[in-house]
Amino acid sequence: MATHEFQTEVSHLLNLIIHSLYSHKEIFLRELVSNSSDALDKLKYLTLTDENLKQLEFEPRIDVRFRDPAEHGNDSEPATLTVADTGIGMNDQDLVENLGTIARSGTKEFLGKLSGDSRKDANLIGQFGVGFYSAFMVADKVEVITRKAGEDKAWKWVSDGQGSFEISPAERDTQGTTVTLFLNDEGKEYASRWQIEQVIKKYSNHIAFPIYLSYLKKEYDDEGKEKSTVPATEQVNSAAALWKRPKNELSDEDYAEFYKTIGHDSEDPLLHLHTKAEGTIEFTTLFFVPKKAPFDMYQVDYRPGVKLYVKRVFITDDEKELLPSYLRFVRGIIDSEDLPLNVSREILQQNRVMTNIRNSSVKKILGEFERLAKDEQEKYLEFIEQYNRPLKEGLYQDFGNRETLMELVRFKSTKVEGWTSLAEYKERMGEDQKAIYYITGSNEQVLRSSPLLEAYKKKDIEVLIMADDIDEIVVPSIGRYKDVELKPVNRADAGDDLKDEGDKEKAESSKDLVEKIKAALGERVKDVRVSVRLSDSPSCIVVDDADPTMQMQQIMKAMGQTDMPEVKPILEVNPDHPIVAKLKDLSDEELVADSAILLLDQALLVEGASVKDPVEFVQRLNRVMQQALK
Ligand SMILES: Nc1ncnc2c1ncn2[C@@H]1O[C@H](COP(=O)(O)OP(=O)(O)OP(=O)(O)O)[C@@H](O)[C@H]1O
Repeated sequence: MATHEFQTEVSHLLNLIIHSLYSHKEIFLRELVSNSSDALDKLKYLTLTDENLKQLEFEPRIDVRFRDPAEHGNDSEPATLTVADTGIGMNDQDLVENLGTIARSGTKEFLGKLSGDSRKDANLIGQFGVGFYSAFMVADKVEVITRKAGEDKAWKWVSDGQGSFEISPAERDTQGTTVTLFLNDEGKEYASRWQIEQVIKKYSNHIAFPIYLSYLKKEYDDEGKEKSTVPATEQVNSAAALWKRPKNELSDEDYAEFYKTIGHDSEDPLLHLHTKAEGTIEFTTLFFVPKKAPFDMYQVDYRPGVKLYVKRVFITDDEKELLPSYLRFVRGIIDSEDLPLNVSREILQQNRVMTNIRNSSVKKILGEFERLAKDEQEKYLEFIEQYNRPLKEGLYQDFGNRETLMELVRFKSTKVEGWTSLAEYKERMGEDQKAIYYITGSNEQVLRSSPLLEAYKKKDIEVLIMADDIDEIVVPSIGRYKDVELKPVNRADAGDDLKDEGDKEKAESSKDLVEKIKAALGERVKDVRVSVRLSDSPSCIVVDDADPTMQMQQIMKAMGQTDMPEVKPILEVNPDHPIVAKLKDLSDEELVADSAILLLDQALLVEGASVKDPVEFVQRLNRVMQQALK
């Protein structure tokens, strides 16, 4: 017998499960049954594809048994509940890896996010998926006896969930796994036929393999008195792959419960989409969108959410290419009638059938989002709050569906509360307006008060506020929406659209002033210009049309690109502003220089950039203040 310690994360998780999920404790049975179903799926696949296992006698089934001490008139023994399957099984090494650690990436970060507030944590942890370890909510001790398909030895794993587990050799006639829970006070109610039946019907009715429940059937005599008990076994689920059943036979609850077993989520999904394609290529898809974005959505090694089946045989749930990566939040099933069973990853990626399924699935999913946006606006906003960003990734990745995606993404705006679409913006555009204007940056509030927006506000032109870091990359790549150009307001040439007659004169009469400021700033700027976009602020900075914006530079730096040449800004000044106007006739060269540099520094600061040398900045500010306070 060997004793092993649980990985620290497991101990942490066990603690949390026990303390925050107790109000949903019945889910332990769903988790165990779904593990058995996965194990049967895996073995079924191998018996069709692996030469060594083709001969195996395999009757896929899940058996649930219980022992209620009261029924046996012996209260001293604990109540137990057993879930056994004829699936793939585990050897000793598998046991250590699967039931002693959490292999999922991002587990540490995930655990770090937990707040200690058990209600909030229950939600989070539901999303993470509690799996096997949930058994410890209802059991003081869990025993697993298992034998791996194709191997002779069987193994026993035992733990009380308190930090360690033991593994020793055991006996088991056939391959598969038997999990026995020694129920605690919280769990003893589950040693009951009715309880088990109810929980299985609720959560696992659709499991594609038969689930049998064994119990002691009471027999009665002619007078209705209990005569004796006989052991009985009954199938308790319908055992039909849910996605193969006609839509009109399924209720929202059926879909929701199914989603919870495959989606690693404790909440109902935001929407489901069940379709069947018949024709040259036949396949069924059942997709779900979780209410909350999956916690690992922004991790490189996120867990894909779509399972591939071929003729109801499970093939893989680890294939990231089933849907494009921007739809990685979608959960569900693809079941194809036309793919070969022994389809490998390489084949999948180049397979014409798979490409066809993928393309048509994406169209269906996006079509459903369009429908939601039109018919169920409130729900669509809920969706946008979670998934606007991945949709924007789609704009960049999925050229073929760009038009649709452009209708789906939403932006904040200077004109409306909440979110707006590009179509709505276009609708609101004035007749003379030449482009769809937008401002990018990292903070919505900072952007809303940017001096760059002053002239647009004055002229009543709407500007889209884009504070997602991805906007900086995605939006310029789109270029236009229908026939209208998308223009960033922080580009030098965006100001041209705002020019009117008076501006030419203004530029002419401010020539000397501009030269004066330019001389004072020297190498700090690329150019100094008279601004047409300012009304209340004295200055702002813009970038040359060919240069990366300041946000872009920050993104590139964050991505490790440190050898970028320095990009100098263009300073725009507002000659109507009293400070700038005063500079015109000022002859104190030092004060002109200080003021010019302060105009640049403040423009950088409001853009969210930092001044290069804070000490110098403060000294300069103090010199100017001294002059003002004289
Ligand atoms: N009945 C079983 N037969 C074979 N392997 C099993 C069985 N139960 C659990 N396992 C193995 O143990 C692993 C861990 O199970 P656990 O339920 O904790 O996580 P999971 O099923 O991978 O994911 P989740 O926690 O999201 O359900 C499984 O991935 C599987 O490899």
